[in-house]
Amino acid sequence: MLDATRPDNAPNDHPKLPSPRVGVLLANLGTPDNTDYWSMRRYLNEFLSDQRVIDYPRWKWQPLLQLIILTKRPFSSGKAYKSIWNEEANESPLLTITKAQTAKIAQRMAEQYGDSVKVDYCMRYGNPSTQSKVREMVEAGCHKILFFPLYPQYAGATSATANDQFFRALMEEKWQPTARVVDPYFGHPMYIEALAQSIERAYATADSRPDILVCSYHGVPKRYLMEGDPYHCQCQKTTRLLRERLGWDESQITTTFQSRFGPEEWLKPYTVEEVARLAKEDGKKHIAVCAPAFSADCIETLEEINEEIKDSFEEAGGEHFTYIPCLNDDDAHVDALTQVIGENLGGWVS
Ligand SMILES: C=CC1=C(C)c2cc3[nH]c(cc4nc(cc5[nH]c(cc1n2)c(C)c5CCC(=O)O)C(CCC(=O)O)=C4C)c(C)c3C=C
Ligand SMILES: [Fe+2]
Ligand SMILES: [Fe+2]
Repeated sequence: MLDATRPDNAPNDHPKLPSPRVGVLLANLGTPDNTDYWSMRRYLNEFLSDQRVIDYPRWKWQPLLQLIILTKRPFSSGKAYKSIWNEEANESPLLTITKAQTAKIAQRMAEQYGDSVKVDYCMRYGNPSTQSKVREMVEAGCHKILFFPLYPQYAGATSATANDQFFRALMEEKWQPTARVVDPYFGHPMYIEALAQSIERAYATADSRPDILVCSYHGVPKRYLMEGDPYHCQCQKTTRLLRERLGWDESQITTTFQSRFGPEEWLKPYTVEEVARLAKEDGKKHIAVCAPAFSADCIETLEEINEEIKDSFEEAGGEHFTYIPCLNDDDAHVDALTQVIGENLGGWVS
């Protein structure tokens, strides 16, 4: 609170107030603090206890989660995280990339608006928590906060639960800031353009042209779609917009869903099965895979796609697997996110 002052005519014991600013709070899913059993267990417990993610009644789900899943999964997930861990910074790639995205967006915003806008990031699960970052923003004088869940497509299990956590944090504030949340941005031309450019770049440098591009989205239980979650439709639409921008026909690109968890049916086709089918039945020798639902590379892309799904393709006779990284802190992605922020700040900044 370096620039804090007392309001005019205020008595000496009146609290000092920082000059008013606008906060832009980017939010991603979250990640464990480390790969050991207890770090993994804490993270998975918070994540998998969220009823927006797994909506079974608590009395049924919690015993299963606490007594069975959380005794085993922290070991297997910890091992998977260890294989992709950023050892130098001692943090997960998702955290490293989120920091880089935030720094670049903050720089763009500073160039445009000086220090009247404060940009920061938070996580839905783990650290830094949404509540701690809302607190910091309020202390820094942010009377208005734009909350931006970094998921291009809306899902109850991602965007909605991030928003829930943001609103919960606002409940704690004496002087509650005015709040806005950013809409899903899967249809934004600059996001589609950034995706298209990343694919064109990968195709231009590949040894041979891939036979097909697999757009692999994180899955959700099929029941969520039947109960009204628009995620499936927004994923299908993302692939269509990307195909139209690339000028391709439908045989060159396909939509799949990954990361199935538990016994229920999830959105289909499952990536791990579809890449094997493409190799075996359709004779595709070279496939490219991208992950448009992820704004940053993470365990689900670096480990699941680039190891497990790649193995499934190769075991089925596929020869060449090209993984196209997420948009991460690519300039075109940062341009798109900055544009989306600018469009949502209307009337708040000049
Ligand atoms: C169990 C149900 C899950 C649902 C539903 C789900 C939806 C969902 N998740 C993402 C994005 C990410 N998920 C990530 C990891 C992850 N996801 C689940 C489970 C569900 N996700 C688990 C158990 C895990 C942890 C990893 C593991 O133990 O296997 C991540 C990566 C986080 C990281 O630190 O790298 C992201 C990102 C979306 C977009 C989504 C639905 C639309
Ligand atoms: Fe997930
Ligand atoms: Fe749909």
